[in-house]
Amino acid sequence: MSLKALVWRVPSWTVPLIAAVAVILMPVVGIESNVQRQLVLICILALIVSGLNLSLGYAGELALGQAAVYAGGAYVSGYLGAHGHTELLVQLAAAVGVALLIGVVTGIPGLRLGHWSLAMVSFFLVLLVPDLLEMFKDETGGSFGLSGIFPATLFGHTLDPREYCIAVTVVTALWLLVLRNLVRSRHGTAFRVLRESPVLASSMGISVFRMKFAAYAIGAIPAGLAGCLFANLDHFLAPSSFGFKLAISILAASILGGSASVYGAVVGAMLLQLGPLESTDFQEYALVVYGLLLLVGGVVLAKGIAGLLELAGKRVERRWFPRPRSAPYAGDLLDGVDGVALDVAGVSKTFGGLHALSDVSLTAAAGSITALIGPNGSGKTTLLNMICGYYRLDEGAIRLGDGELSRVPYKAARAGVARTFQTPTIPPGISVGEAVRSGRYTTQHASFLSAVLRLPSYRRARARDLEESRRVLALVGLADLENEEAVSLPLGTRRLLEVSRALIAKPRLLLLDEVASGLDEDEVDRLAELIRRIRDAGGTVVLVEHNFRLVLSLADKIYVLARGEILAAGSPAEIEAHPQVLTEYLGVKAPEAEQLLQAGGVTEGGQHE
Ligand SMILES: Nc1ncnc2c1ncn2[C@@H]1O[C@H](COP(=O)(O)OP(=O)(O)OP(=O)(O)O)[C@@H](O)[C@H]1O
Repeated sequence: MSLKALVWRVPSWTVPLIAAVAVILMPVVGIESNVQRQLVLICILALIVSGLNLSLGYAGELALGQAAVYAGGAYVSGYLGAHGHTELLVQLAAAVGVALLIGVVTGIPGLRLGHWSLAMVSFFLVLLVPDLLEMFKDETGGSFGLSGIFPATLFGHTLDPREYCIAVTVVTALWLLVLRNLVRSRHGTAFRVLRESPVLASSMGISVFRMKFAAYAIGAIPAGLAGCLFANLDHFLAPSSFGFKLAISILAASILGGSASVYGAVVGAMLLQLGPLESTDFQEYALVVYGLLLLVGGVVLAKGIAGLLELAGKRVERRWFPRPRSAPYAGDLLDGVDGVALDVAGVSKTFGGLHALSDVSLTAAAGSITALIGPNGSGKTTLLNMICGYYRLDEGAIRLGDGELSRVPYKAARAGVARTFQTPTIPPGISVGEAVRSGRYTTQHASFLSAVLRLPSYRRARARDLEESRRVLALVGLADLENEEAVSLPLGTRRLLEVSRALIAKPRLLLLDEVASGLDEDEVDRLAELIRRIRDAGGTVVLVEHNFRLVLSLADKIYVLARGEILAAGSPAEIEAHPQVLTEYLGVKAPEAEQLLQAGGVTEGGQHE
């Protein structure tokens, strides 16, 4: 076997495992006590930053409350330690409990209110820490700090500083393993989808609130662990350790290290802990420097240092170790394309005083292509959004098959509605295969725990994801691009990728929103062929399109919208010969329309000859 093939047989966790063992061995073989202390502090900071990375870097929610959760974990452990409950495992469990409690209590209102609320709620939480500690000064020591914390024990054995350092590195390594398994699973891709676009996430059946809440609550866990480990380091806790400066330094470490990366948390923590900022000369300027680091990091190092390392790694991979391609898919490419009828009955929608849709009715039969055309602003996208559940109905009803479609977007998606977007929406940092597989996220359940522990239920879902992505990529003709970075593909390929992401969910209704715009002639032909195959296999396709020639060649039935009303409906031949369509939609003056109809000429894009 060649070296290149051998490289891909080595499990991807080998390198981090070797690094973790090396770090854990450092205190085992013996290092100076000040180096031990630095190592513990790096681990503690890396833990806190890793939590922020999950909520900010992966799920896209700025939550600044890690410092407060850290304080919660520290004071609970410190209180236990000062009252003789020194068992480290018990303290860690208590700290995780408190972290989750704080995560839940602040996460629910913060996320429910939306927009910047979580950032604000979590920020105020940090400002509240000194007051809360003062309020409970009998337990926390208030502004004097909490002293008298007994050294931690493990199964009754009191840990000396060297053993404690080993314990801290083991806890950190285990947590980073948990996080790695989570973000490298289908849940990690779903978090990235959410970060890229909540609208996209809900169109794939993902509950935006639940997913963001999960990221925030899980992200609180390592901050709680870090608090516990910190409380047992100096056996003393002072409120000044948990203030605004810490919150900013966590953010700076996350941005600099790379927020969309597990290892970025370690890199960021090392930079901040070992850099000159921790020296006493720099302490008074630390806040200013952290602020500058945030600005510079945000602008120059968009993906942080871990992002740069990843880029270099990918270059080496592409140049020297190209990933072997999967075997061609041998099964039925159109498996599961079973559409059901869509029935839109008397739907109206106003935005303020604007009638975007007035009493619109249409049906789309299974095994047919139904096109929706109309001038800009006529209400096409609004109608698609109504079907997907993004807007409430002012009047009317929308049914899919036998049931009324939910007005909650992720529920409508789970009922079988899949769509593409006018501008392809694809998260950065994932491959074509991962982007396509994200479309199956809610069609097969595998819990967070099963992903973290790589349980059989997770492995089954993963195997099925891989199989299905090979199927749809072969169907749309992108099988060779499975391992390419999705976001950097040309527009035409990204559009096909969106179609495959919609198809992998085995939709009962496929909505294609201006899927041909920006494509060259060859790409349009390939796309048309694909849409026909989906229709012929029994799919229900609704096509919103400006390319009139494509619509005429593809559609079984065409609806023309103008100013929010159905202007005409019929077969392509009927629509092509409809004088009002020519005048309203194609902008032809009435006398010319008569001549044009007699000459029989309409060209692509709705221009008349
Ligand atoms: N969320 C919204 N709030 C207010 N007005 C809206 C909203 N969405 C759409 N509209 C308005 O409703 C009308 C229909 O818009 P819509 O985007 O559905 O048209 P369209 O036919 O899809 O146009 P295009 O072909 O340019 O995409 C427009 O006047 C638009 O400004």
